[in-house]
Amino acid sequence: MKVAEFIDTAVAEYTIAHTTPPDDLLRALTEETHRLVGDDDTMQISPEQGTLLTMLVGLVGARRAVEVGTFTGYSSICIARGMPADGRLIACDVSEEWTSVAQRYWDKAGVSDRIELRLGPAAETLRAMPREEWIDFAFIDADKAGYPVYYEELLVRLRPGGLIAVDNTLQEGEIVDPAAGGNVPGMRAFNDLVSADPRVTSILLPFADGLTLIRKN
Ligand SMILES: C[S@@+](CC[C@H](N)C(=O)[O-])C[C@H]1O[C@@H](n2cnc3c(N)ncnc32)[C@H](O)[C@@H]1O
Repeated sequence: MKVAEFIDTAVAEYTIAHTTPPDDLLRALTEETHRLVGDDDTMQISPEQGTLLTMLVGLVGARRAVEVGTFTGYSSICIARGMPADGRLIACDVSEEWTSVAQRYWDKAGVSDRIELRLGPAAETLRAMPREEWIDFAFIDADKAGYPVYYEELLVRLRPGGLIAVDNTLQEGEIVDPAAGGNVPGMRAFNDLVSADPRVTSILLPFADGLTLIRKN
């Protein structure tokens, strides 16, 4: 069980034990991902995040969604499952190897017809999309340096009332450590940008590794 270390472990485990768990298919994907990448499997979202994504997509009534950072497919399956049969998810990633696993699991989950994979740097993929307000739901979970660009390119295409969910916004709690390096200063600037943006209403949830929900006004 993966729990964020900055949240009291017993409390985190309790919340997970009282959240709808993943099904056998998602469990099998987690196991295969671990066999493939070892400890890098922490790139995969946690099961409780998956449950939340499916719920959010349904609550927004999303039929058009975009994901930035697909990896082996866990979050894309959770997003696709929240949409109706005619829903469409565009999944962006740079890795042919990892997304080939995703594609196999999309087939097993019966959601292949709802998901279109676009391989290539996500900034270019997003910029090539129609610059109209057509997206209902988006999930950002890729290279952290790209977050400000992904946010801006998605927000201009998001319909009012649409939702962007952004992962890893607490950086394992290091976000409040002024001495922290790596991705932390950039993530802090991103969080400042979002929370001061008058175009949106946002909330940074102390959940998993920090999940920010951003609704377009
Ligand atoms: C944290 S993982 C995504 C995990 C995924 N959401 C899941 O639930 O398993 C980040 C992914 O972003 C991809 N990535 C990194 N840089 C990228 C870029 N510039 N454009 C698109 N994808 C990128 C990586 O190949 C990797 O698969």
